[in-house]
Amino acid sequence: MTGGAKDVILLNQVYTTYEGADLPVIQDVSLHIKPGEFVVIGGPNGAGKTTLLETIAGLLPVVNGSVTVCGHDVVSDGCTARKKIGYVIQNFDFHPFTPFTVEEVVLMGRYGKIGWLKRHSGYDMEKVTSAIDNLGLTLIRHNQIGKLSGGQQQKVLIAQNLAKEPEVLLLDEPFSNLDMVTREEVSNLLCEIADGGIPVLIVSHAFDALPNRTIRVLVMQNGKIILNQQSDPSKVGNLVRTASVAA
Ligand SMILES: Nc1ncnc2c1ncn2[C@@H]1O[C@H](COP(=O)(O)OP(=O)(O)OP(=O)(O)O)[C@@H](O)[C@H]1O
Repeated sequence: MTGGAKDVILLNQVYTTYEGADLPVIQDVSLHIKPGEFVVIGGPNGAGKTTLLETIAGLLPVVNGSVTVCGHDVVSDGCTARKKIGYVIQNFDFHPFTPFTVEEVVLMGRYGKIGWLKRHSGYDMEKVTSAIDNLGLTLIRHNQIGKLSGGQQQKVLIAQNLAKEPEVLLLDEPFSNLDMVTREEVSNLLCEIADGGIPVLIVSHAFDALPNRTIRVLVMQNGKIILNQQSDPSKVGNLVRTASVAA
């Protein structure tokens, strides 16, 4: 979207693997993502979509190639890179007696900025409150996380990553547990974030929940990107289906 802007996410012929796996799951993936891009990663189950997000988040061994986020290599400079990345995971399961409130879990998003032993500031709490309000969690702010529904917990994790003030936002199936109204609200929120210049990458099968703006579509198959193009949101589902069937 921004002509000569620098790539915020840069993957160069990347292969990544899981501990103990025989072959790399991600194979020969190159990718350039600029500020403000809204990226949807689609493709069949097992294609490597989550693995690609984990690769960008610096959570997997890079066997070959390089992954850079905001100019920081996620392997050699992983600590710095990860502070700039918000990552909302797909599978989470809070035990009913997890001893943290919504507010405390969202505040954890600030830990990288305030450091573990320092006290949080008024600014940190402003960011926490704003994220809580934006996700419609105000009334359950002091509730225990483990006693919330799956959809409410998902919103708390999104709020935690917004409070982090990331420079890159990755979300794995962000709409999967959400009702129709909340889907639209979260979709609009993600659109605003991307419009503000932060690239947003989502893995999703819910193509009807996409915001009304230009989308970059990545389709994955067997650990490779088999389609990478810009699209109108209404055409994303068809593009993913067609590319997956043709592969
Ligand atoms: N922890 C792991 N250890 C070893 N292999 C794994 C691990 N997690 C995933 N895989 C393998 O990596 C491949 C890609 O998995 P991944 O979860 O990235 O797929 P996906 O496209 O996100 O699928 P889905 O749409 O079902 O969520 C699969 O073959 C899977 O079996």
